[in-house]
Amino acid sequence: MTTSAACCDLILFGTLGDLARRKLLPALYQLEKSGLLHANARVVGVARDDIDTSAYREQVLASLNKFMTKEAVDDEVWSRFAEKLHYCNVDLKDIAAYQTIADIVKPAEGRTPISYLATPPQLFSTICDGLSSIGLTKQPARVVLEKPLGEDLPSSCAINKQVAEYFDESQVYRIDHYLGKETVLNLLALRFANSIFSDQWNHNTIDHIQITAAEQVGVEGRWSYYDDAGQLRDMVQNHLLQVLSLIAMEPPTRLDTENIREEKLKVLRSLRPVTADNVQDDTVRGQYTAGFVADSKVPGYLEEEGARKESSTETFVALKAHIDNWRWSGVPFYLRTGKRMPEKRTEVVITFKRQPHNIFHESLSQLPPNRLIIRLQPDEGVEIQMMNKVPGLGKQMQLKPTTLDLSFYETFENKRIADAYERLLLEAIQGNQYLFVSREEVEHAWRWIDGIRAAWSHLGELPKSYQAGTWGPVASVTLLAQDGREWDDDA
Ligand SMILES: NC(=O)C1=CN([C@@H]2O[C@H](COP(=O)(O)OP(=O)(O)OC[C@H]3O[C@@H](n4cnc5c(N)ncnc54)[C@H](OP(=O)(O)O)[C@@H]3O)[C@@H](O)[C@H]2O)C=CC1
Ligand SMILES: O=C1O[C@H](COP(=O)(O)O)[C@@H](O)[C@H](O)[C@H]1O
Repeated sequence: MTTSAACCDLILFGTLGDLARRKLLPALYQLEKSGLLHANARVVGVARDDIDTSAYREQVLASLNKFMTKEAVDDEVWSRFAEKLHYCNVDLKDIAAYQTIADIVKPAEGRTPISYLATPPQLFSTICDGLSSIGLTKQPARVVLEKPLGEDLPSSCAINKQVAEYFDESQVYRIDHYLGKETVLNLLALRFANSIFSDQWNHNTIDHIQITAAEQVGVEGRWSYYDDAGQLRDMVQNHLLQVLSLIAMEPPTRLDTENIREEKLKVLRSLRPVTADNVQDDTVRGQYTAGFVADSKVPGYLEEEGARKESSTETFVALKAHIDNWRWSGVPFYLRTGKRMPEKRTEVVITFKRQPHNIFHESLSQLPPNRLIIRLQPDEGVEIQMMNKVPGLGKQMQLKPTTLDLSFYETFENKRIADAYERLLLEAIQGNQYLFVSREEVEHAWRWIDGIRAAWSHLGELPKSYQAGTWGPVASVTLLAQDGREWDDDA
């Protein structure tokens, strides 16, 4: 999809913030290194600090040195990149101050203005107003919105409505960084480029699907943001539902924005609502207490820096989701995500139905099911678990579960796996919306999440405790055990 560089002025609002320094500026540097930024493209950083472009460049270099942990900054690449960096000191609430941006960004010069809003969402409407005052909302201008897009359906609709007063939907790029991950995109290749999978991808052959996004980190100094959000809104509403949509959607007619979005949306529309009737059976909430992660002692959620004494916010969620359509009838999707888990692991596990009859071994009443494991991070790859005959001459055939393991690092030697933000920035620069989330998708996802939150509130229970360094509360095991299944916890 991405071929040559397009010329743009990338206006980076919140350029001195954590996201910009840690992710966005290193990603732009990598694009420069790969020759994917147009020679005349510019990055116009906007923030409140009273500094000039030269001091800004020094700050960007310091951020690259700090956050690019896998490689050193290359002098030649840096000098090309530095030339592209410009700084505007603007208080975003002062509409007259936007003129400083207009003094640099002049669409008539042939660069597409792309405003990346890496600021708190409360500022989005004001920034759009400011951009409008200097003519930077008119086609072909684009706007990139960071998450969180609201905290529930009404607030999300309000943000989308405010932005829509200035930008047409075709100009809006809503980020979900999971859609920029190499392995998340590989889900499309795996499903639609391999008939052994595409022909079996339904309720006839699949028993159930698990999606796990386990993190070792806690709340990383963001207690107060996180306590307002919780794991359901921070991870499930966006990342897990996007992965679920890609796994469950019908084949799009073409690999383009309209068709992919349409198919993902149908999945979100088909999610069975969680209500007071099924919330107890189909969901589990947890909150971590002190424990050990990777051999280090870590505090409990309520002992983290900035924590209050009490909180009913969940740091772990496990859910049984049902997609009420023809393809997935009777196939549960188990979703699980949490902070302070034993390891960082994001994976999708497809468990196929068992063989109806075992002709091999009298003592083994049932053969284990085949499983397809798609490892999204950190050890990217695809694994197929299957039965094989153990070599030997014995009278009885002996079978053993074996694994066909395709590690991306080994298979695609020397191929650097680009960070999600590199891909997303590039796609936004090229004007490709297919890896960005539509307004309708965001709103349907919120509708489902709001239902779960309302049912939790009706239930009135506190999250169950789990010790940091474990796979969540025992109830998470029960969620599957009650269906005669278990989580894929093999390392
Ligand atoms: N950090 C992360 O990893 C992630 C962040 N996000 C989202 O991205 C957004 C930014 O996050 P993050 O970088 O962590 O936040 P920070 O608080 O670190 O940065 C916010 C930036 O916005 C600027 N800002 C705030 N108010 C104004 C104003 N009135 N005028 C000018 N600039 C202003 C701040 O400038 P100043 O320094 O002057 O205050 C700062 O540069 C948030 O919505 C967050 O939820 C999403 C995913 C991950
Ligand atoms: O959006 C978010 O994602 C991160 C997890 O991202 P990953 O790429 O490391 O899997 C999560 O830690 C954070 O709380 C959330 O806001």
